[in-house]
Amino acid sequence: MSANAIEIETLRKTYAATARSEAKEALKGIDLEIPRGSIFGLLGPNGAGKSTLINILAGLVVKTEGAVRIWGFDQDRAPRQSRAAIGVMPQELHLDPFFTPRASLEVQAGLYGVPRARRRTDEILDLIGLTDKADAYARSLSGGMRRRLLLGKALVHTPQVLVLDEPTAGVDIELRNMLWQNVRRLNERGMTIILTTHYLEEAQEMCDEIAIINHGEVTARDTTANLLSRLDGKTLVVRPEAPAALPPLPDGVVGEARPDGSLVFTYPSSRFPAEAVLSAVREAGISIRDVTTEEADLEDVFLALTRSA
Ligand SMILES: Nc1ncnc2c1ncn2[C@@H]1O[C@H](COP(=O)(O)OP(=O)(O)OP(=O)(O)O)[C@@H](O)[C@H]1O
Repeated sequence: MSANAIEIETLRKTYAATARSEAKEALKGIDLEIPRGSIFGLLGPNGAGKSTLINILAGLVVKTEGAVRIWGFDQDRAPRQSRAAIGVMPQELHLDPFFTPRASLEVQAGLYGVPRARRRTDEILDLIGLTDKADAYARSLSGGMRRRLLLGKALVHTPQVLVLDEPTAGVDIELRNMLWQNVRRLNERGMTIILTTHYLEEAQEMCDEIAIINHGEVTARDTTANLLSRLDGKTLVVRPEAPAALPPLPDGVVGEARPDGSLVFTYPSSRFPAEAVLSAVREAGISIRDVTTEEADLEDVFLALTRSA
């Protein structure tokens, strides 16, 4: 049996042209293996193809070409088993307003053919913290509760793989922490987790491995630690008291004098402490009025990784 939860081979998706839009190649031949037991991050800018990929995994979008195996089951040859192996928490908060959380979970379990005796409705309500609200109409639930209910719905058939599409977009810290706690707990029990996120910090905190998708292609795929070490650059912006030229710099530090008079230094933080850069500035007789740092954000990650890929 394969050690991978998901195996994707030369996966392509072209959305057909419509009267209003041209055909769009959203996935351009993706190869990706996601190991069993991991928390795996799919990162990418808007329109990169993440939702298309997830929707194909979930069986909601039909692929144009390629192969997808979920928990060893080929989507084309074993559609029922591959669908049963995956649960998806969608981005949109679509819920029937007249269903209670209990009813939503029961109906979902019914859709997946889970026999009554094997349903875990109470256990799931407890896990998502909705036991108190089990019998309230969905329309009376807060945004955070709805999101938790969507997580619960993804779990009714006890899938081996759980996919979370932008689970924390627009949620408050408390809910975010609760979601992550749940996700960690599920992962500790053996569930493989795949999540998409725009937040690099979140991916860094949660994911063992990450794939970066850009323009329908995987531009990088590595452990989180390895990816971050590729992004070792720090930027320090120094504003001198009086106009100053760039000082001599240690090898590995790149300086730039900006038109606004600030001096900008980029350096690998694993090799230099900020102090080494500041000393070089001071030794050149430049007095410093103000120092700020510019952190790399996801945009920089994409740029750096697409350049190095
Ligand atoms: N149903 C569709 N019909 C036509 N084009 C589509 C359809 N769905 C997505 N696309 C296009 O395919 C490309 C990939 O979209 P996708 O939604 O997969 O990206 P994404 O990475 O999930 O972005 P986001 O984070 O904004 O959801 C985009 O150019 C998008 O406009």
